[in-house]
Amino acid sequence: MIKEARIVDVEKVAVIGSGNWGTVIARMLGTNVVQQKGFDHEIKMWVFEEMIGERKLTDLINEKHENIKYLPGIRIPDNIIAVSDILEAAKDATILVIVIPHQFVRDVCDKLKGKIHPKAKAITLVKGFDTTETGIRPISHVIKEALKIPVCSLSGANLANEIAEEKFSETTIGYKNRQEGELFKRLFETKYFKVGIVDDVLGVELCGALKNVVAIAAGIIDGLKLGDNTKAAVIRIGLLEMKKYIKMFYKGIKDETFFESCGIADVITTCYGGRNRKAAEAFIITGKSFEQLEKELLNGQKLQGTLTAKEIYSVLNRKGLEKEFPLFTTVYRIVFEGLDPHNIVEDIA
Ligand SMILES: NC(=O)c1ccc[n+]([C@@H]2O[C@H](COP(=O)([O-])OP(=O)(O)OC[C@H]3O[C@@H](n4cnc5c(N)ncnc54)[C@H](O)[C@@H]3O)[C@@H](O)[C@H]2O)c1
Ligand SMILES: O=P(O)(O)OC[C@H](O)CO
Repeated sequence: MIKEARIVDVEKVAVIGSGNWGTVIARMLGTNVVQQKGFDHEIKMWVFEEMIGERKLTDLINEKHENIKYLPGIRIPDNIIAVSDILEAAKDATILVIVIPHQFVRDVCDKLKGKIHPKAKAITLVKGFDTTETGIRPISHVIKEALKIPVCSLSGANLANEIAEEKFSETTIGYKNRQEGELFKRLFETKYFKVGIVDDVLGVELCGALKNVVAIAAGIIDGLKLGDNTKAAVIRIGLLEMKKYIKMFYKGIKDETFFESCGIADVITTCYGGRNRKAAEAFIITGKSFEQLEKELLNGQKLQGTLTAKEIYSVLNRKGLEKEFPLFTTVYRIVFEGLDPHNIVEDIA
């Protein structure tokens, strides 16, 4: 059991991930560590290496101070150093900011196992679950078990591109140890990114995972041109199913968490402006597969909602709970079993 906060005099941050959100986060933290006391000024950002034409993405980021693939047109501070070797990125870091698509977390943790700073602590910004042969696990549990360190969570109504343009938003940090929650608030908060902290690591992260299924439902509604009232119904019912699922399977979840940015606010923003919504709308309009649409619409960015819908459905199906979660079940059936999308209204009404 990890109890004491692992605060050190000077915290060194590593950002593990450099996609759309990962790059925006690195940009914000790069500015904050210079302005706040108690942080080393250099941040390493781990990049899953890829070639852009003849050049490595890592070299391009360090040369141009811009991630031209995942966040084009936005300057990243000079103190963000892109690194393709994950052990080099994490070496000496006392704070690991984990911000990668959920399907890659276990592999990344396996690589870091036994190779991190003894005082390291982590915060997960990942929205999704880990899948094993026996079921699904929260990402914070995967990190904690693999690395034996305390893990906080951050999730909220946070469309990365809007935050890159410094438009105001709120977010929520879930902590177990308040000192760590306060440390992370200091690290992440800016004038345009307001952080609320709650004593509920799992509630915060699981809202972020499940809202992606509701976003797929919202995209289906948009694709069918059913209008805003129907979408509002999907948002309301989706939030209730999120709450019911989380409270049914996890202990100690606080009701108030669902009214923080990570709850209601994220469901709303994701159902209007997110990638999952956009892909689901295109799925209805074009009839193309989600794999195809991910490639065509997202330029390397990853959808999280379809995988999560499948993972959640496998739990509901195993436990005979489909009827208690009509929205989650219908989303799965439309996406994976070819159910007529119009059933979405019939099934939740
Ligand atoms: N983009 C947003 O607006 C946003 C906002 C909040 C939370 N999130 C969440 O943050 C997490 C990360 O999303 P993102 O937007 O930064 O990423 P992204 O979807 O923009 O990019 C995908 C990333 O995955 C990397 N990748 C590809 N194959 C990989 C592999 N085998 N191993 C490791 N990495 C690999 C790519 O290099 C790229 O950096 C997700 O869980 C997402 O739901 C995203
Ligand atoms: O673009 P999406 O659908 O992955 O959603 C992005 C964020 O999670 C919204 O808060």
